[in-house]
Amino acid sequence: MKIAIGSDHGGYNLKEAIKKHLEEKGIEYKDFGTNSTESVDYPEFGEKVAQAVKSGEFDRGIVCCGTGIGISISANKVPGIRCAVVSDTFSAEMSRLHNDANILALGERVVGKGLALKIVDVWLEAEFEGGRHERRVNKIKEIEAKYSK
Ligand SMILES: O=C[C@H](O)[C@H](O)[C@H](O)COP(=O)(O)O
Repeated sequence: MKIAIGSDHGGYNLKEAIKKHLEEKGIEYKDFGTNSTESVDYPEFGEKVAQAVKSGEFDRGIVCCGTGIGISISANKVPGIRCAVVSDTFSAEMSRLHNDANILALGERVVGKGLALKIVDVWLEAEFEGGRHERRVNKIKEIEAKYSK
């Protein structure tokens, strides 16, 4: 599995911790920045990771900002992206099982490092269940197509 990862300054330290965690697990990733805690604008990095996932070069994405909210909103503007902001392991699993989320957003100012890494593990392992959930995800895609004209 190849992961695209990115953050703003508010999520930089969590991004670095997640990178180390992925390395320890032998999971391939590419870091789309930012590269320090110097103040930047999260939409730039949300879009970069979303584009990388949409292109098909990466299987999934992980984005971090202060709350996870701004960068997830940004990523979700890219057609085909289903980015879920998650602060607990149950939601992390369900975002995959039911929503087929292809990007995970985390808030460094919201969750501690230990919980964040557990969320990453759960999210990476869970697979979309399909079935009735596929019908609903297809309806999300229809909404997207309707407003992309
Ligand atoms: O949703 C937005 C994120 O939480 C940002 O990381 C946050 O707004 C950045 O705030 P500041 O510029 O005060 O560090």
